[in-house]
Amino acid sequence: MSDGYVWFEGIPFPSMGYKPEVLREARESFALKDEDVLILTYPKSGTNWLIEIVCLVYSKGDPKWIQSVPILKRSPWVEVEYGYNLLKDKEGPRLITSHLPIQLIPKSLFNSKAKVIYLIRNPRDVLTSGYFFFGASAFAKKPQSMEEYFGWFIKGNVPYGSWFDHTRGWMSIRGKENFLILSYEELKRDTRSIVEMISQFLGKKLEPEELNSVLKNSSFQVMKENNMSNFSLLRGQFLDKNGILLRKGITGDWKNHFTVAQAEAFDRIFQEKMADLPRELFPWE
Ligand SMILES: Nc1ncnc2c1ncn2[C@@H]1O[C@H](COP(=O)(O)O)[C@@H](OP(=O)(O)O)[C@H]1O
Ligand SMILES: CCc1ccc(OS(=O)(=O)O)cc1
Repeated sequence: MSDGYVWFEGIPFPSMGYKPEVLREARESFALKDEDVLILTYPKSGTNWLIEIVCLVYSKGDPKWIQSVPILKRSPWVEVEYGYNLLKDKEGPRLITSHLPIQLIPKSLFNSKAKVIYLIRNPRDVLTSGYFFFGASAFAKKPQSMEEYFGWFIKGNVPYGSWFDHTRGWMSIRGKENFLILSYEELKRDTRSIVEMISQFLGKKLEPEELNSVLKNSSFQVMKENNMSNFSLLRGQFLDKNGILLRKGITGDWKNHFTVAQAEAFDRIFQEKMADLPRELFPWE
């Protein structure tokens, strides 16, 4: 289909960097190891923030790694051709990123003890973040207006498909021992406690000064200025010159962009699609 997406198993993927044969091979043949860590999100949920934190936890707060190696190499996306090729022959414990829905994740995950960190975000802010990001990127179809993107998002006609289906899929395995669920909202509200929770989950105890360094070096402002982490290396090919990853970094920005009618429609749809899941899984207003 030439509608700006690469389609695989009914899910639209960005048109650059993705191939059905890589997506198939990743699902069927990619072998997760018990010592791997998988960072799992729906796009625009704070993926790169979580990667930065995990990298800094692994380096005990030392910023040398995050300042010298591009984020896409530190924790490659398993479903992207570039990331898949980096990961498949890599020795030792790997940091792996994915936005895949549960039905497309490498099957080996379910027979491994790999640790999974799943980060969710208020879908209204995910939508808003995606509107600005995809509007200035060559990854996927560019929306002409918020109204247009709102319609696409509700229908799941955006990169990686429906937020509602994606979230329901991953939430179905909540409670598994190697599966940590976090939210962008809690991470913003109490970054220190959540980073401590992450380091404990990964079995990497941090000294107080190491923790302080993780917090400082993964802060919005420091990440925004770090060319290894801010996607500036993607400008020209994947991102327009005004394309920006670290845009506002706040919760509730959707209130500045949704009309009253959109906010009400979103509430109705959220209710319809997610009401049977426990409310505490979604810790936003
Ligand atoms: N250190 C940080 N602190 C807070 N938010 C961050 C952050 N790094 C990235 N983000 C936010 O995460 C979103 C991008 O998500 P992803 O990494 O999944 O693509 C952007 O949201 P906004 O567009 O709302 O600002 C970006 O600003
Ligand atoms: C090429 C790495 C990459 C970057 C961003 C991606 O997803 S999205 O833009 O957040 O949908 C996917 C892969």
